Amino acid sequence: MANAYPRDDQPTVQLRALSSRPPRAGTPPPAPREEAPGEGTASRVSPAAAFRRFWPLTRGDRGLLVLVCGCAMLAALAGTAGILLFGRLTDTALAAGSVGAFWGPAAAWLAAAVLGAVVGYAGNTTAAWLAERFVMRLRERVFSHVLKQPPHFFQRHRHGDLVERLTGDVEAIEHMAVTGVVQAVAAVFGVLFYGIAALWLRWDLALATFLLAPLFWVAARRFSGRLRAVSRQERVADGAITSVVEEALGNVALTQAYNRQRAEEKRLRREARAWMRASVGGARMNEAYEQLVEVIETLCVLAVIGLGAWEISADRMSLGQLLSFAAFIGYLYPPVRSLGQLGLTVSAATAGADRLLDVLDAPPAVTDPAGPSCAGPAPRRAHGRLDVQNVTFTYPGTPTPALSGVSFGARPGELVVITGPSGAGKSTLAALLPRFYDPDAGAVRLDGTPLSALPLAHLRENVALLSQRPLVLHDTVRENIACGRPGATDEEVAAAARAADAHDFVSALPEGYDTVIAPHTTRLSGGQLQRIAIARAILRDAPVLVLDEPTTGLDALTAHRVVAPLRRLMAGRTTLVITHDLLLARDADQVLVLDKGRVAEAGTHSRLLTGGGLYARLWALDAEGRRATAPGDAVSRVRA
Ligand SMILES: Nc1ncnc2c1ncn2[C@@H]1O[C@H](COP(=O)(O)OP(=O)(O)OP(=O)(O)O)[C@@H](O)[C@H]1O
Repeated sequence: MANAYPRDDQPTVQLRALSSRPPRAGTPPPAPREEAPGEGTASRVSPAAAFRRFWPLTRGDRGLLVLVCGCAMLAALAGTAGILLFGRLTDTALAAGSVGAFWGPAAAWLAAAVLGAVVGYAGNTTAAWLAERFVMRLRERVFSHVLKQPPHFFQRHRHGDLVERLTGDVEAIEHMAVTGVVQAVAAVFGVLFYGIAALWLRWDLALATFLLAPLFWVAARRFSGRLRAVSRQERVADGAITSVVEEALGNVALTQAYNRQRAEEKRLRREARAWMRASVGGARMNEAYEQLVEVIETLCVLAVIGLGAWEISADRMSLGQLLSFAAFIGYLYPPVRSLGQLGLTVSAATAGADRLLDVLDAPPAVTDPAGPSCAGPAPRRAHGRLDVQNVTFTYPGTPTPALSGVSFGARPGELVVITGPSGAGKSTLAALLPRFYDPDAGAVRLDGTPLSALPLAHLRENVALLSQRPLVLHDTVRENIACGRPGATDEEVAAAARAADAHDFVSALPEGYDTVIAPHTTRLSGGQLQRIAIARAILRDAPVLVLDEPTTGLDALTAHRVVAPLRRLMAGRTTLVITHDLLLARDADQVLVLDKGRVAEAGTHSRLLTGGGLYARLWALDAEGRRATAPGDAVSRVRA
């Protein structure tokens, strides 16, 4: 969303030797994104602490930063020389009416302008490169950190808000760490050179005009707070608009099915109105500030001209001196303004830093084990023996444990069916196996080694997860399958697709395996996507498989097409199937019935059935449901 304020995206080096209008200082940079509701608005990091946290990202580029600062210095120097030469030209060539006196100062002025242009170009383009590199690095770091977050992190942060943090807040921090530094250096050199030159020309006049400088500071102070407030409101609305659009597009089928288009449009309009109000308010405030500064500048120039006229009338100053002096003052105020706004830039960036640190400091739920195990040679493929011992787990911020004292084991190649009422903790147990979470107490072991002692990459190569909603990458069908085992050949991909009963429908697509699919694609049905996910899992060839409701949400016929490939996938692997559909339980080596986070019953299907407990009741309910759908229940028929 465009910001209403003119943006100073790139650090600029002042270089024009003399222009019809003095360069203006940049307006305040965009304020950072507002905190998401409920996250609090108080800054937790000081500007210095925020700077220290992000400054290390400039490592490797600091030599270039020094070069940019050097360019800024040379540009200010060239500007100073140009103004002095302009004064000389006025006095020698113009006032005296001598063409001969024109060439010398004109050539020197041109040389200064060319030098200014060259260093300005070099400085500005390098600064732009450094700024974008910083943004790129920071964004990559935040993105990589976000990708390590546990599932509950994404439930607590709206996706739109995370997108805003990865874009707007990252840029706000860049304004402090790179652009801010370059602008500060450029402004300091500008103030120094133009100020010294003005003092050198007429120290008394210079001091008189310097007295007016605090007016800029007062104006900046008066407006900065309000500007920041409306800018923040704009960012809040910005984030909300992104979230509304993203949520509506993500749930477009639901929106249409429940005729929620109007409601969604209303939601968007509400946020867009808030954004518009803030945007217009910001534009008004910004314009008022700019115009006030213009008036102050005019006041300063008039004061100089007034004093100059008095000095010329008393023969204490030449016209050339006065014009040079006025030019210096014109050039001097923008860097003064720029320095005044630096505080604003930094405090705005600090709020962005706050939001980003909120994400960066969120600890990943799991980390690789410390020590040499990760650096050493990759451990061999696991056999697939699983031991879950007395595991207890509570989701962060929730009062009751989702799992309490859960224990069971599975030998390589065994099939364990995990069932139980809704909310019993089945999916939570599944999430512990690829280590999305670590248990608070107890241990999960693979071939006798605690999962926390295995390198994460190795563990996830050995434990394949197939969830109810298949993962779809925005890529070709081939890549969607091959990501199960990077480097797989086309033949291996096709063989996996055949085993998953996907080859025929993939081959029938207009571009076959090269057909591009995307999340929420309508090109493939739910069952077809699930078969692509099965092909991926077959290619991965992990010894442990976790299937979380793999056929839920599919109609009976589609589920039937999925069951056969699933069986091929499960063959020879330790498989944990989380399901409410108990037909598979008859084939299981072990059935685990969870209730309220505890193992209520465990054993074989027939033993549990004769026990007459929770499992028997669940089976009876399931059988009743099957009878009701018996004529069309293809899965039942296939399995029977
Ligand atoms: N991210 C989360 N944060 C907090 N609590 C959660 C989270 N995910 C699940 N829970 C809670 O943990 C408990 C177990 O949930 P889980 O999803 O494991 O149950 P389930 O047996 O898989 O249910 P279902 O069969 O409906 O999928 C529930 O009380 C649930 O509300």
